Amino acid sequence: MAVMNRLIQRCGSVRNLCTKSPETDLRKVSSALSSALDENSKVKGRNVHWVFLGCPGVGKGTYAARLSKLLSVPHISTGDLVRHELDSRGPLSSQLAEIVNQGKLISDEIIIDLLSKRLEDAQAKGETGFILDGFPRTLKQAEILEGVTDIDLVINLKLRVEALIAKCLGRRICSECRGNYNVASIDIKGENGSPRMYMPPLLPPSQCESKLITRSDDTEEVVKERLKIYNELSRPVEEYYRSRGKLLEFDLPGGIPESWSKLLQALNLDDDDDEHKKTAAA
Ligand SMILES: Nc1ncnc2c1ncn2[C@@H]1O[C@H](COP(=O)(O)OP(=O)(O)O)[C@@H](O)[C@H]1O
Repeated sequence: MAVMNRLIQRCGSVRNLCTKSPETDLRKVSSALSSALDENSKVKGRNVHWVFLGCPGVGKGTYAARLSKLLSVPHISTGDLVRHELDSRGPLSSQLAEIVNQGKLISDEIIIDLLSKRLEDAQAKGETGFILDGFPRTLKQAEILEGVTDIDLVINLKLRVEALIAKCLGRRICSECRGNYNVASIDIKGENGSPRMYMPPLLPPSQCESKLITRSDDTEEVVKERLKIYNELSRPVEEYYRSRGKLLEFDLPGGIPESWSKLLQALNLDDDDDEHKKTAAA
């Protein structure tokens, strides 16, 4: 209960920063987040509590999913939670669709509500630990998360902006299996000391080729808006964790095989997953 009370006090201070949201009272969703995390945090020798930060299209989901498999902890992507809500055609979906398609952020209250429900599911499945992908994305979210659990490590993935835009525009999803692919072949020559950046396409298997769709927020105009919003609202989250000594900055050196092995080195991890070894050798 101590965590809960601490959280409610914190909400008092955090609430001063926030306008009361018509959708849901921040206090309510924050206490839901607290109880959803409570059990998770108590487990002795618990699994990792990691966060992935990074601009749109940098590859948070790709590397978070691989680490989730390697470490056997749930990969929780708030972007996926939002898209699941959109697909459910629920009461929120039209309001959320409008926000997402403009490249703007969903309100903290709604995101925390979606996240709490997903964490409760994880608890019910006996999962412990988590790798958060795309949360926190504002200072308020970071403060609330800090108030309800310990974050062990924040991995901040970085990539040159021209590569980010090309990756978002090249991103494709199989409408059947939901697999993520990328048709862009990115080859940016080195300049001012930065090395050449080559990222080959990540092409789908033949059975997916005719089913590829593009995310509605992956148009050039919306991608640029998402990058602008990231710089305004999420850069401070990087500093929040940097000042707490929890931020691991990771510049992606190239495509998945090269970046995956370098990321494992940076995390002092081994990957004995043959599937990954095959792609790493590719
Ligand atoms: N933590 C969050 N806070 C607010 N909105 C979010 C959050 N996470 C995801 N979203 C919404 O979902 C959209 C897609 O998120 P995501 O798939 O993580 O995209 P990106 O590639 O921009 O990181 C975001 O543009 C935003 O509208």
